[in-house]
Amino acid sequence: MPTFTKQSGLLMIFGATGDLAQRKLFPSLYRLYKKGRLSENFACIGIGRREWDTERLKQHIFESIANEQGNTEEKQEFIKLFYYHSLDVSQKESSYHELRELADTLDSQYDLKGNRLFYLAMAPEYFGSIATRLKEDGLTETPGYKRLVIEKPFGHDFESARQLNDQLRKSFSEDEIYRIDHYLGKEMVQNIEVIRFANAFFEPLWNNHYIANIQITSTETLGVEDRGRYYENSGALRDMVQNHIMQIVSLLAMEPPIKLSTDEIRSEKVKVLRALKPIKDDEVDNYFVRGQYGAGEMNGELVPSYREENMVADDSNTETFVAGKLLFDNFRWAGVPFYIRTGKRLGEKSTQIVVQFKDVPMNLFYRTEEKLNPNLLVINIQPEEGITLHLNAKKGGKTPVQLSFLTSKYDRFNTPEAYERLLFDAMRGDATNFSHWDEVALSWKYTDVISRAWEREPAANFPNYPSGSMGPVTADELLAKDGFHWWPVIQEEK
Ligand SMILES: NC(=O)C1=CN([C@@H]2O[C@H](COP(=O)(O)OP(=O)(O)OC[C@H]3O[C@@H](n4cnc5c(N)ncnc54)[C@H](OP(=O)(O)O)[C@@H]3O)[C@@H](O)[C@H]2O)C=CC1
Ligand SMILES: O=C1O[C@H](COP(=O)(O)O)[C@@H](O)[C@H](O)[C@H]1O
Repeated sequence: MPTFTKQSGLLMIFGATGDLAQRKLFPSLYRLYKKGRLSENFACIGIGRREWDTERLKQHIFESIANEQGNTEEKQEFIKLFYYHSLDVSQKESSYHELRELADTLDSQYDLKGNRLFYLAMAPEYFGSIATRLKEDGLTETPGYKRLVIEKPFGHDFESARQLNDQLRKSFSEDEIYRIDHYLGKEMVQNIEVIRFANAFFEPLWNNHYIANIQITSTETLGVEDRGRYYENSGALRDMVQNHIMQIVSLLAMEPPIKLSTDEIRSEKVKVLRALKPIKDDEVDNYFVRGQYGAGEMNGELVPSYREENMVADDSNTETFVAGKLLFDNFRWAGVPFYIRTGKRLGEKSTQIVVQFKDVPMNLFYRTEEKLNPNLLVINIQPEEGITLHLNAKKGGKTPVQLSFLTSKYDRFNTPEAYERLLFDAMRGDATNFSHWDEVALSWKYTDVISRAWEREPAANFPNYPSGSMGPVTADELLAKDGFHWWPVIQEEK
């Protein structure tokens, strides 16, 4: 049973010299340390290709936590927990046995009881081979727990994901594999279940009798930055929809679990993903639209088009924007569209869910010429966190009114970051907020149909939205043909 007590064990971060470790993992570990969540029986080995030593890694970690709260003494104490091991995982003869020796030494030194968490913050092509070598070279032969945390992307499509999974499963059981989806560590994503299942006035309405549509929008202002090589091979569908957005969809659409255990929650998510109405090869254009950013103006500065970015082809067919309509073939959701959209270089950085309720019969008010505003439940995931209810009420003759609960900047400062939560969960053995293989598989199967159609037929009109806009007009048309429109991501207080 997972606990909130101080965690012990050996964390091994493969890719400790990389960007993710520097920006997310070390600061998150430091926060856990500051909160007293790491016991004195905890140590970490950072693994990278470059020939650093432990002192060099400590200096690197010290720099990566420079902006975190705390005094120098505390930070110096924290970095004492780290050790470095240089290892080129692409080389067959690499020194895994030396890594094992270091692990065994630290195990005795810190009394770690053989508990090991392997975190692969590496390029995905190495995930499978590292897992294999960990077993072959005896690092997983340990009296304590052994767990594997895997970064994204988990495969490129269903087939490659299946092959990767098969390879991992030779060294780790499904229960020992923690597939990271950092959206599942976000405060308000974790709150979806609470909002749905702990409020008497939402759950009875949470179905096709009362809900007209649900919109999930995740927009970014940044472009592809220095990730052109990765993104060219991915695109917004694989980068954001297959994982983060499908996870949000499943949390919104799943049935209440019979209890709040990892297995029961995951099982409901899997069940609802199985109920997704499959899209036929020749229907993709009816349900999904794609876009690619052109040059434009962001915050008063001119920014280049996607095709002008580093490591991006001049005639790239990669989508930087996706909008889609998902339907479920089940009793609860038949006929209710779940609209999703995500993209880079859009006008706002925001992730938001809007649940639009059906209208009440207008004749009740004998004012059929007037339009009532639909009731909306807005779940703000970022940058603000909280919920807003849009209601029709008399407020000095003005309607709608909004009831909001949004966390202030001060509250957010104390809210753990996604990676902090997920690291802690992995250490204490709680896999609820990690993706089960069945979820990953169903999600790939759904998006594979779309990516295959888009690869078969390159987009003739790319780039089709200027940077700083809210995407191509086809995204608006997708909803307009159903009589809906996107609700703006910034909700002005009326
Ligand atoms: N950066 C981010 O914000 C995010 C990253 N991710 C995922 O995290 C993973 C890591 O990404 P990121 O940190 O950005 O990548 P980086 O390219 O910044 O870092 C890669 C790391 O892998 C190490 N490495 C590369 N090749 C080898 C090798 N042959 N042997 C041993 N070590 C090697 C590098 O070591 P060295 O530098 O010493 O060569 C470095 O520590 C990826 O799967 C990515 O998709 C997911 C979400 C966000
Ligand atoms: O996984 C990814 O997510 C980020 C967006 O994450 P957020 O927490 O800032 O919303 C995205 O920029 C990146 O392309 C993708 O790989």
